[in-house]
Amino acid sequence: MLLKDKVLLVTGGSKGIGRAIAVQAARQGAKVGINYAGDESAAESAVKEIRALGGEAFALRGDVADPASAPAFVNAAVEAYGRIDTFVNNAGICPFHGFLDMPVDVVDRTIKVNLNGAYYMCQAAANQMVSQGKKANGFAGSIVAVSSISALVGGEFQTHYTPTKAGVLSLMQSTAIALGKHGIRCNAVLPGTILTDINKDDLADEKKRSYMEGRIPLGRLGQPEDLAGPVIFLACEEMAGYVTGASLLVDGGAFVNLQ
Ligand SMILES: NC(=O)C1=CN([C@@H]2O[C@H](COP(=O)(O)OP(=O)(O)OC[C@H]3O[C@@H](n4cnc5c(N)ncnc54)[C@H](O)[C@@H]3O)[C@@H](O)[C@H]2O)C=CC1
Ligand SMILES: C[C@H](O)[C@@H]1OC(=O)[C@H](O)[C@@H]1O
Repeated sequence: MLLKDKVLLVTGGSKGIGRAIAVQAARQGAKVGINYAGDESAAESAVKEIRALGGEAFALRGDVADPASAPAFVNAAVEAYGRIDTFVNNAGICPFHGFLDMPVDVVDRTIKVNLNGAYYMCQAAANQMVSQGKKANGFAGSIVAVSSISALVGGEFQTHYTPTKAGVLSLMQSTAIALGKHGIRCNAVLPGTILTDINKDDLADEKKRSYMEGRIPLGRLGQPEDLAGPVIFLACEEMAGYVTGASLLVDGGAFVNLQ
């Protein structure tokens, strides 16, 4: 088990990629805390799934765009488990919309959730890790952010979204520098197109879906579980102890497929 007796928190952990990370972390021996936005039954079912595996989990509701949600989530974990070892910043939204008539509230909300939320959450987690201090092996914890292939390339209907994903990647690079001396590693995963609720409507268009599939050398769109292994690897100090400020594309090869 790669995360035996470690504590892992994940934002937006009730479904999609966050849930797959939470469940795999529990399989790897971690105690898990899940932040979720509003769907209580999805959060309860994630906690139930982890407990059925013999793991420990709790879920706490909180809008990541609200700065108060971050210390509340971290404090709940410390109360439940005494410490945190890995913080996974995953929560995000992508309301597809054209550029020229993009409503101001959609831009603002996307930035607040995806980028500001990541900042508040990672800062609260880092402060907790710093206060815990370094263990005998020199590590105090790790942060993994779910950025995107969209940090590197654009999307016609994602002009408000792709800058937030570039921002999250940049946040991991800068926090890797700021937190290295405290024994905290910060890395990003960059998923390609993964089948979740975030793109269900967009990919309901068969033409778009088969175009996206056709771009992928491995021949299929991603599943949430495809992200779990890479995140656990980056979280694991025995496996990735010298990895910080790094980004890992998890896209079936889509990014490199020019022609
Ligand atoms: N599905 C994909 O193709 C890709 C997704 N991503 C990123 O992966 C992350 C997870 O998305 P998916 O699992 O795909 O979508 P999803 O829609 O299944 O999950 C998003 C999660 O974020 C939570 N969330 C949304 N707004 C929130 C808020 N204000 N406060 C707290 N939680 C909130 C949702 O409740 C949900 O649990 C996002 O950051 C997304 O940008 C990145 C690249 C590709
Ligand atoms: C939601 C999209 O399908 C998804 O989001 C990303 O970050 C990827 O680039 C995909 O476009």
